[in-house]
Amino acid sequence: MENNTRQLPPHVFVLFGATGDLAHRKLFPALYQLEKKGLMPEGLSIVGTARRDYTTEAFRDEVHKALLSFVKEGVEDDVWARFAPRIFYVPGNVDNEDDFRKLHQFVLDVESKKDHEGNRLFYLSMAPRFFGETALYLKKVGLADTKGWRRLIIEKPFGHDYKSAAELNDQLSSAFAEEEIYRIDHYLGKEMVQNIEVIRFANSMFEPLWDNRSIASVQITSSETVGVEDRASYYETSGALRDMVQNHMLQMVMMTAMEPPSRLHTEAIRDEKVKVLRSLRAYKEEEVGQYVVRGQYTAGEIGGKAVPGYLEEPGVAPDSKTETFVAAKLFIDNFRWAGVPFYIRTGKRMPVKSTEIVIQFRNMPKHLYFNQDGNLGPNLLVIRINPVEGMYMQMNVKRPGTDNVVVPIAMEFSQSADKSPEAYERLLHDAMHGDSTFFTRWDEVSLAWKFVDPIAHAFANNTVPLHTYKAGEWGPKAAHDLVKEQPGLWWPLYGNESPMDNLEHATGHPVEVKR
Ligand SMILES: NC(=O)C1=CN([C@@H]2O[C@H](COP(=O)(O)OP(=O)(O)OC[C@H]3O[C@@H](n4cnc5c(N)ncnc54)[C@H](OP(=O)(O)O)[C@@H]3O)[C@@H](O)[C@H]2O)C=CC1
Ligand SMILES: O=C1O[C@H](COP(=O)(O)O)[C@@H](O)[C@H](O)[C@H]1O
Repeated sequence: MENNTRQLPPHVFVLFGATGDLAHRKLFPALYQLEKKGLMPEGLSIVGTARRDYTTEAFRDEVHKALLSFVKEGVEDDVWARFAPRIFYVPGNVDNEDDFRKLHQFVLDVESKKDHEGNRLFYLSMAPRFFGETALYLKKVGLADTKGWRRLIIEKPFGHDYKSAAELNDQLSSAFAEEEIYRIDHYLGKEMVQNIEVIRFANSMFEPLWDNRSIASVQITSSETVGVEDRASYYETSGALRDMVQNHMLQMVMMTAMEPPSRLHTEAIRDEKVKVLRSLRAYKEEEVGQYVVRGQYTAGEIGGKAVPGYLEEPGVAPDSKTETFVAAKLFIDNFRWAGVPFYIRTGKRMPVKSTEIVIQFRNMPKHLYFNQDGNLGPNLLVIRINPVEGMYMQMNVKRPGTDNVVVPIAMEFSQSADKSPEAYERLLHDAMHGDSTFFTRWDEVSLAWKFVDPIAHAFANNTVPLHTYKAGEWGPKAAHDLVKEQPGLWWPLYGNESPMDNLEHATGHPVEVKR
């Protein structure tokens, strides 16, 4: 893994889909931040391409406008003055071989002006149907024949199922070696997702407890308040299962459950993650209904504002069966995790935007102390990924006074998310340095699809009921039934709030805990 302050290596960064939404909202702002941090060397040039007929000058103006809209803290003139001359644009259609030849010549011209050490990084920020064909053209016209290194960054989604993912992978592999392919999962660029490993493997207090002897269950939730927005054409073919579960949710399961790697080396880490997927209990299509719940939002209210149901969203078929919510109970059948349920849950139009991992420890073998409910709340370790970056431990202490009542408290750590680099900045930085630790390897992607495919078939064949939930609720009732036996509830998520302000869930009653 690389040092974040080291200068980036010289190279030409070729961005396909340079006029698109992702490029404007995420990629150019991320590149700007790398410039601002002084990490870009003299020989680093950015060549954007798409069909729109811009000149380089007009494209630089577009990028400047995008930065003004999407760089939160504003654009500094001196940084822009350094950044702008690196940016070039050449129009082209990825269906057209001649346009690839023009692009090749353009890149050679850019390379002739400064020493880029013959390195090229290609980023495919386009509709996925173009990924395979673009990689093949890169090889065919010689763009991928470099004097230095070459790398290919691929956006999501990587296939629609195992079969299409394998076909795509075959196409990519005929032009690039596996170690040259960087498959993006932006959750792996999130500060606290990367921190899971550090929390686990740099603290001697957690690792001895990190197994089925001490942990009763794990809950991983990624909830969003937004609906489908203007992405219905994509989302209607994807749904929450392919959009969130196959990639981000399973990545968080892997990070939470993996064994310690033998060393902090990319392949050693990825090997351990893959082993988790190999141990993940696969469900046959006919079993899916016992372990997986799907839902679709209906009209409701979020933050006091009325919002339409999924079926009323623009571009959604009036009889659409696309799921906007998935909850599932997973088992990792290895020595460490046998018998521990891993619950995952993700949905749109839920009450708060939040991603959290809740590790629930086993109860004491015998209760000597009780809360006012006559119970004792469990210990929790909660890793907060978004919007707050941090973690807290929920423990029991004596309520001050003479009544010997025990109350839950939260020992809390949080850091300002504003200071953390955005996921795309970190991932671009890593790819430029050739560090693929936080990108997904083909065996991870393929196993994730093999796990998801029977669930997708069960959804497509309506073997699993499609429940509804009102926008602003925590998914359908069936999702609550999934956890009914153990632990009995989905632990609340706090969004931007502090758990210290709201601990009543631990006892079922409000408790008086003040900071
Ligand atoms: N937007 C987002 O927030 C996210 C996007 N992604 C992924 O990123 C990728 C890009 O998404 P997004 O930016 O939203 O998509 P857009 O539709 O906004 O952009 C697509 C880009 O591809 C270009 N393009 C389209 N057809 C061709 C063609 N035949 N030849 C050359 N260029 C072409 C378009 O430019 P032009 O019309 O000028 O040709 C445009 O620059 C997708 O894989 C998506 O799944 C992933 C996560 C989030
Ligand atoms: O990949 C995706 O992720 C976002 C949620 O990402 P986050 O970083 O905001 O948690 C989701 O909205 C989108 O549908 C999906 O494609």
